[in-house]
Amino acid sequence: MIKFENVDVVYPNGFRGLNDINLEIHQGEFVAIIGLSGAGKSTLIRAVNGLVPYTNGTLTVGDTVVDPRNKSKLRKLRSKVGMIFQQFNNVGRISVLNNVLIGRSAFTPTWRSLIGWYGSHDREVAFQSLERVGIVEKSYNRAAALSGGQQQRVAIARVLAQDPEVILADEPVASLDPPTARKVLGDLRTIQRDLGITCVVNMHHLDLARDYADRIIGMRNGEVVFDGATQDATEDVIADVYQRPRSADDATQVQGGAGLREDAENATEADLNGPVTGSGNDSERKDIA
Ligand SMILES: Nc1ncnc2c1ncn2[C@@H]1O[C@H](COP(=O)(O)OP(=O)(O)OP(=O)(O)O)[C@@H](O)[C@H]1O
Repeated sequence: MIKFENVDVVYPNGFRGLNDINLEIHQGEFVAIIGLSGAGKSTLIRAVNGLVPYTNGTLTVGDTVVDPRNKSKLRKLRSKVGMIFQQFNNVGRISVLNNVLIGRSAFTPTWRSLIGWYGSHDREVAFQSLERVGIVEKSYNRAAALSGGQQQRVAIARVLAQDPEVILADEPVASLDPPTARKVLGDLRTIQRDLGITCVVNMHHLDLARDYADRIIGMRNGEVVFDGATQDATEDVIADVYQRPRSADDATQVQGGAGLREDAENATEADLNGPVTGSGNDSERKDIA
């Protein structure tokens, strides 16, 4: 589905962000990318939708070769490859519904999307997307008035409204408190399972990667140094990826009540414990014990 063949990224200043990446990510997988800051996680994810142009090798998504120089091909690719960012990228002053409708732009003539004129089918898709992430009742609220977790769900709904084959998420929960982070990852996991959408997610926190991903790709200095099933990402493997033993900072910690947002307060026990994964091992969830 997503195939990297000998892919390099050399930035304009000569820095090698990716070095000879060879990877195949299959349709419907939930893959976590882990590694120290600067390891190349964002570069890898952004290369997939052409946000960062690769400079050597071949990168394909389905039948499409990613070609960052071909703008119309890139636009077409991005309509199938949704992207979620750490800072949500919502338009704060407009409604939640209108933010999600932006995801329908690829299906709407430009002049109509510019004036926000979407048809009833588009609105229906937008409502369904909001329902899937549990915030349909917020449809007419201003996006800026929502909590961080809710704003990230708006971003997920917008991507869903695109009817994507792939969701790329660049540190999607890094700005959220741990219980909310788990709720948002739980939503992504459910979407991946129910709709068969491939999810590739950068994560700083190992425990989240272990609890939510099918597969972990470990990066160091622009290279893939581990690629395997989540249950095979042992402590030794992790120590090798990070070049040091695992520390408390690598796990998410549940903070005191004062820091919790509305989402976290409403989280059910199941949300806080995350989904049961193939690697499901309660001892791995010590961060929330
Ligand atoms: N535009 C750029 N020009 C030059 N170097 C860059 C550019 N963008 C990123 N880099 C470098 O490429 C390396 C990989 O960066 P990248 O953002 O992919 O790492 P990361 O693993 O996602 O880190 P973090 O977890 O801190 O976001 C870093 O050393 C970074 O400084």
